[in-house]
Amino acid sequence: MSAPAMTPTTTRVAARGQDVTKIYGSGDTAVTALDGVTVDFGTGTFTAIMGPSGSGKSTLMHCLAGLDTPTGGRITIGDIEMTGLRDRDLTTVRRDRIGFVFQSFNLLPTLTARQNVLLPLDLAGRRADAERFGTLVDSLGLSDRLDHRPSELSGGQQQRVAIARALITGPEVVFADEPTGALDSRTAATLLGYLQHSCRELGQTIVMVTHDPIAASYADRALLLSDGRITDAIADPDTDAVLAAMKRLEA
Ligand SMILES: Nc1ncnc2c1ncn2[C@@H]1O[C@H](COP(=O)(O)OP(=O)(O)OP(=O)(O)O)[C@@H](O)[C@H]1O
Repeated sequence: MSAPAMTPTTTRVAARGQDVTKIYGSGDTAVTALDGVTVDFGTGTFTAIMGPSGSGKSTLMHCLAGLDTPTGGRITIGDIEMTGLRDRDLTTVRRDRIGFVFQSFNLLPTLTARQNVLLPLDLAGRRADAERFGTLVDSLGLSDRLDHRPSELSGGQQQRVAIARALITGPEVVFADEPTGALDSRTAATLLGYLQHSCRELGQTIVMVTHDPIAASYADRALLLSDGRITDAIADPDTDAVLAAMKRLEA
């Protein structure tokens, strides 16, 4: 059932999946991880992707972000058709158009916070816009931590560095995989509030995979996956609505 997911709140679409399938393996051992997913992510929207373990959340995110290749269907990021791109071009799209935030932060341990934030621009041979950099690190409360290495930062600070790194290129879309999974609830709330702010005030598009109904309540929309299909979509989700939808799925 793909219709409920087609509710873009803006006219522009930052990321789109059309009838996306992903089958791992073949023959008797084939696993259908995605079974014809059609979904739009409007520019400036914040979507939470939820569902039971094994329902296809990570696979969907990886296919949308060009980290995995779908078996069938089409993916577009902004105006770029990802389907059929060569590896080198996919790498460029990921570097320039997509931001990533992972549960385990994935910062480079030998680089300072400043160098980690600037890494995507360095890799692209682009110079940082000083004003954008300053505004970003200020708003994330990182200005006095920029010369520290990840091991000298708290988990919340490391994740804020990772968010700055994801946003520094002005990406079309940020994909966040359980971004608060390794953080205490207070730190998580601050980070989710920041993601929500970047979406509402700065027009950033965010797609977040999460198991946590509280985290999902910061999003504009929660999509529920079950057996590789989108089976429910909740607009302006609150924690209770998400919990109820998850219970319905388990039943
Ligand atoms: N590389 C792979 N090879 C074979 N099967 C895979 C592979 N990756 C995922 N799968 C299968 O595809 C299905 C969807 O997996 P996926 O990791 O996308 O689920 P998920 O919803 O993200 O789960 P979780 O919440 O546990 O992380 C599962 O049945 C999983 O076993």
